[in-house]
Amino acid sequence: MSLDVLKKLEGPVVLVGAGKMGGAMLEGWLALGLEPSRVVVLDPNLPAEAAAAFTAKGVQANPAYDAIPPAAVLILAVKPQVAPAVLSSVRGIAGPNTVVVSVMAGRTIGFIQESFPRGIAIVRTIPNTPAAIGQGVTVAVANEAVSADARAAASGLLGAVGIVEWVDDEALIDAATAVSGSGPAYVFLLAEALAKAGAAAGLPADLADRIARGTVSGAGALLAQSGIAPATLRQNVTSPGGTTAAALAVLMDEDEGFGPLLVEAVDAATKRSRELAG
Ligand SMILES: NC(=O)c1ccc[n+]([C@@H]2O[C@H](COP(=O)([O-])OP(=O)(O)OC[C@H]3O[C@@H](n4cnc5c(N)ncnc54)[C@H](O)[C@@H]3O)[C@@H](O)[C@H]2O)c1
Ligand code: PRO
Repeated sequence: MSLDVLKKLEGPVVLVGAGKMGGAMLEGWLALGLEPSRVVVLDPNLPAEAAAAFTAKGVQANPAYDAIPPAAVLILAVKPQVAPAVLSSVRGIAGPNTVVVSVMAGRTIGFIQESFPRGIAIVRTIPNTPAAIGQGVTVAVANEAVSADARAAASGLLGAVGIVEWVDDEALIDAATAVSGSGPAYVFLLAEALAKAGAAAGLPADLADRIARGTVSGAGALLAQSGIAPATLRQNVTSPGGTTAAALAVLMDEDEGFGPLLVEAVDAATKRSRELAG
């Protein structure tokens, strides 16, 4: 994915909140060749070493708000809980042609719109942390003010750190948050739980950790690289009457297995996303 489309837009790319998610995306953009001098990072909690590292690269870290020209793209990557205060403090960085890109869970286009002039272009997205290694998944929705160029600029930025799926219905973002936004945590939990189960079955704990981690990452890489459906990959591991079949009889139990448990988990996360709308 190229960031060339940003050349059509005037002004800096301003990242508000350089924590785990914003920082991961910024890493991807700089790696893809986004001109550092075009980037402004605003984060009052930026550690001094991080601020110095940005400055050394040519990125502007925490300049005075009134010294920042109207942004080409204004990325909102703060926690949804602090959004009301933060949005009111950064509203002046948006000009009539700014594209506002939010990665905040829960916060709706309607909520974001309240802090900015009417008619501003807003893209609400939900990315995930594998963006840090260019393997993120982002689901995005645009308001009616987003032009083709603005959408391409947002696609370029989001696509720099993984795949982007656009949806037309904003209501889908809550469930997408529960699946791909939070999803990496479920996979990491699987690695943790598998290691614990291995230790409970008698393996030394450090060996159980290493083989569980390798198994989860290897299976993920096979899924990504083979293009084969997950069900087929699962069947390829499962010999009739063998060990996997014995384990899957537990995990695929219709009432208490992984399936109904994940439905419950995704439902809880979807509801929480709706609550975070404020
Ligand atoms: N972490 C994830 O997996 C993930 C995935 C999808 C979406 N998100 C969303 O990304 C957003 C950030 O989450 P995170 O996990 O990166 O959290 P985080 O706490 O790591 O990052 C938030 C950053 O915002 C900064 N901040 C606080 N007040 C600020 C202000 N006034 N101005 C500028 N920056 C300020 C904090 O210092 C911090 O660095 C959240 O809205 C979350 O819903 C996170
Ligand atoms: N992390 C954020 C949360 O837990 C949003 C998705 C992943 O709320």
